[in-house]
Amino acid sequence: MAREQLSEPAYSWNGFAVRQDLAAALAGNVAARLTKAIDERGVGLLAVSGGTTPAKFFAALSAIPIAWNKVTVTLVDERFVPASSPRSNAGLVAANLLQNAAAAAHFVPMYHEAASIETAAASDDTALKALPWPLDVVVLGMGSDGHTASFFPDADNLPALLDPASQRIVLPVHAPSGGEPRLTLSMARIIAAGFIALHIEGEDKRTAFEDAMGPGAKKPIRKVLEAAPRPVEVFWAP
Ligand SMILES: O=C(O)[C@H](O)[C@@H](O)[C@H](O)[C@H](O)COP(=O)(O)O
Repeated sequence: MAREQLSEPAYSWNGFAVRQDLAAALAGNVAARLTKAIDERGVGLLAVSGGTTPAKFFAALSAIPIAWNKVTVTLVDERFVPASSPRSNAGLVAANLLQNAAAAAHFVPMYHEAASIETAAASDDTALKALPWPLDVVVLGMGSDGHTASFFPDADNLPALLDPASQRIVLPVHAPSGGEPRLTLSMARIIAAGFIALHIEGEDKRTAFEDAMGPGAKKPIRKVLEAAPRPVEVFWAP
């Protein structure tokens, strides 16, 4: 039966007793995938999420000595704030990932001053076309409401964000639950990644993930896992 008919979310669960062990393992996986990409196509393209979860993972990855000068790092999504804001994912990445060996990576941000979030998304869409797609690695987070990237359940354009056939790279998001307006990669770009990791921590996130995999209304994280052409690697620690 064709996968879309199955619409079963395919994932592998990687559970760890402590968060530092998760950080080291996820960093090792990502570094290996980027090195494989560099060996195969001369470059590596990585997109990472922001929020409060990734800092330990970023620190572990930053210290791994791969050919970072051949790696481009961008964001899965961004709040519509300057890098100087404490809410900025670009600021989080600069302070935690683009350090040590990884300081040699090329970073492509999403936020820039613009008349509107729509204008910013359109110019990002044009600018990011120049990146060496597809993503080799994408690291997603998840909120307890089942959002991932900026695919918030109350986003006003959620169908467009989750359109697997979208030609857009970056889309604007207005979602009351998301706080500031957001810029996000489209699901189409995310699921085309060679390696898709979902990094979640805490019992509440595990419960939220298990609920999202169960019956009932499909939350964004489930729609991403169902649309992905390969199993998503879930990394979890209490
Ligand atoms: O900009 C963001 O907030 C992220 O990209 C978002 O998708 C994040 O991964 C989840 O909201 C989980 O956030 P926490 O790690 O803070 O729980």
